[in-house]
Amino acid sequence: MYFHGTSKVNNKGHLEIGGVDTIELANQYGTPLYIYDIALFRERARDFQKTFQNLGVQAQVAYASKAFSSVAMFQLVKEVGLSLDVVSGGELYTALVADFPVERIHFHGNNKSEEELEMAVKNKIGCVVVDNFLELSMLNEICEKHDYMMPVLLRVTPGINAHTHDYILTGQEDSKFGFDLQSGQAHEAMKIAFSASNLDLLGIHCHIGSQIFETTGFKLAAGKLFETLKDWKETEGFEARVVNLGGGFGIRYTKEDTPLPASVYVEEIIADVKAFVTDHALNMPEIWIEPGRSLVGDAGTTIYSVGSKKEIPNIRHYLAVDGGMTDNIRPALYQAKYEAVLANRVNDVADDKVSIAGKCCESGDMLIWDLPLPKANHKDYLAVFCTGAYGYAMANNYNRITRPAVVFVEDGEAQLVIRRESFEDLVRLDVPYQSKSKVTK
Ligand SMILES: Cc1ncc(COP(=O)(O)O)c(C=O)c1O
Ligand SMILES: N[C@@H](CCCC[NH3+])C(=O)O
Repeated sequence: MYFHGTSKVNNKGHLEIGGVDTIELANQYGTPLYIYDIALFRERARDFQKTFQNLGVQAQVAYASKAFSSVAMFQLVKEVGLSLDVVSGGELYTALVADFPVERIHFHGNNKSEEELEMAVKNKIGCVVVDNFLELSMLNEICEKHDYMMPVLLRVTPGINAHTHDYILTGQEDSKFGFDLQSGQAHEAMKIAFSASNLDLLGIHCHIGSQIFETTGFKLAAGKLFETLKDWKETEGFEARVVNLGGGFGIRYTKEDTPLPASVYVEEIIADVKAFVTDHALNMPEIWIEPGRSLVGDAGTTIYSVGSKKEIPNIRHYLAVDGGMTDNIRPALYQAKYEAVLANRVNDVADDKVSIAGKCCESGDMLIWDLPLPKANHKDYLAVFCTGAYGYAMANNYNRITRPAVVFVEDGEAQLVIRRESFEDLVRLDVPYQSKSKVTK
């Protein structure tokens, strides 16, 4: 059994996180319930920040808020001194509500709307990561209108195939994101941005994918970016002040996953960068990265109540929980794997093998296949580990199932940071139908 961060078994045999009994939390806040181990998040953030400091490299570590965002989360991100990567007006709005320092907000997205760009400009955010030609011209126009000079990075696709699931690959040539390096698109974009009246071109960005366990892909990508910058310096006289290498550092969901410590990812990439910069007499730019999963992924645990069972002799034992693809769509979307324990009987012997089903009307709504677990019954609690990234963030209301609550735990105390959605919340945006039918009953 592998415990992340402050998770452990207490003397009642219950799973405890951050010094708080998860069964007490389940009783107080209901299930499903997401619990975040804040000490672990702080440690993960510090690991990245410290590594850059130790290497003497000017850097910004931006939390990729798509992994999990809420007002409280953004307040925490601000407190620990990270920057923030947002990808929509909604994430930007949440950051503003959380009073996040605007100069540390970076705005991503492959199809930002005029309204979103206007919002970024009006709020004078730190950087827009420009993804395409339409955005280049729209953003410059909006900046002209507001008499504002916007710092920008250009997102490029370096043509790297990282070793991960196809759906979370983003740096390959055939991608919807960014300017293609190979065909000269990126060079063209650079010339436009460099000469634009109201864009301050800081440099270049790439993100090669997610849940990556080795440094080869990152190093190859960094190499391509710096080759490009060398070329841009020689041909256009442009020298980058910032290079953003994206996120994508892997985490341990199950024993099959073998992530590297944050320090190793960063040290190995920076060693290459420093060598390149020295060899080609470039100025060392500020390095930005934007991890999401590796900051919050293993800090999150979901607690479910066990419900019905279906035992098919010689075939499979199904155990259903009170959530599923509505609070964790990753198994259905990416065949993602998780580990889990019975939160109220952690020490019991795992003498059964069960497949954990969700409660949606959908055969694909399965959370875990063939999980060794003690014989479980209605009213036991299941804890699924490592649900902190892309869990709540991708939660949905399929079957009109309400989204769970979120609590932060630290030093023996729990804090509700997102309330459980109610049935009233579900119908709040609905507008009653005005019948046009002439037939009355
Ligand atoms: C541009 C960009 N940056 C950062 C991230 C964060 O990735 P991860 O959560 O894998 O660190 C993503 C998502 O994959 C992304 O698309
Ligand atoms: N949502 C994905 C990763 C998102 C990638 C964003 N570019 C996951 O759960 O793994």
